[in-house]
Amino acid sequence: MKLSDRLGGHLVSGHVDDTGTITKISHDGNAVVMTIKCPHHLMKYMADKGSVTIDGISLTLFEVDHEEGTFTLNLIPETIERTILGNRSVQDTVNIEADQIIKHIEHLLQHGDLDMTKLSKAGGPHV
Ligand SMILES: Cc1nc2c(=O)[nH]c(=O)nc-2n(C[C@H](O)[C@H](O)[C@H](O)CO)c1C
Repeated sequence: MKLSDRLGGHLVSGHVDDTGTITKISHDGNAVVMTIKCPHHLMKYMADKGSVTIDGISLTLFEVDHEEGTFTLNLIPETIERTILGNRSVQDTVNIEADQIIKHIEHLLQHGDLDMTKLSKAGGPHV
């Protein structure tokens, strides 16, 4: 793959941050809707329609419930057929890798020279 190629997902490092537990599996047409209980320390990285890696598979966070500490995934037939997620059951443990970009931004905010107040004044995101 070349850097100029179109990405069909997000950047995955393969480093597992922690594990979660599947709490619910239901069906919506030909999609499988899977809810995962996520460790508290990783929930801050979970954003609605953002990215997450489960068992090494690049996925979109369909819904995030910060009060419950869960997120929901919508699995398409290709993912169900071609990956291990198609064989998973309720109570199974899955590997979670949070989105690298959010973790890098957090690191820069804590240890780097990224100042959200300056960014906001320059017309960037409002804080
Ligand atoms: C970003 C993304 N999101 C989803 C998703 O929310 N649900 C899903 O089922 N599949 C997604 N995919 C595609 C999977 O990564 C892909 O189907 C598997 O890696 C198998 O090729 C991708 C790439």
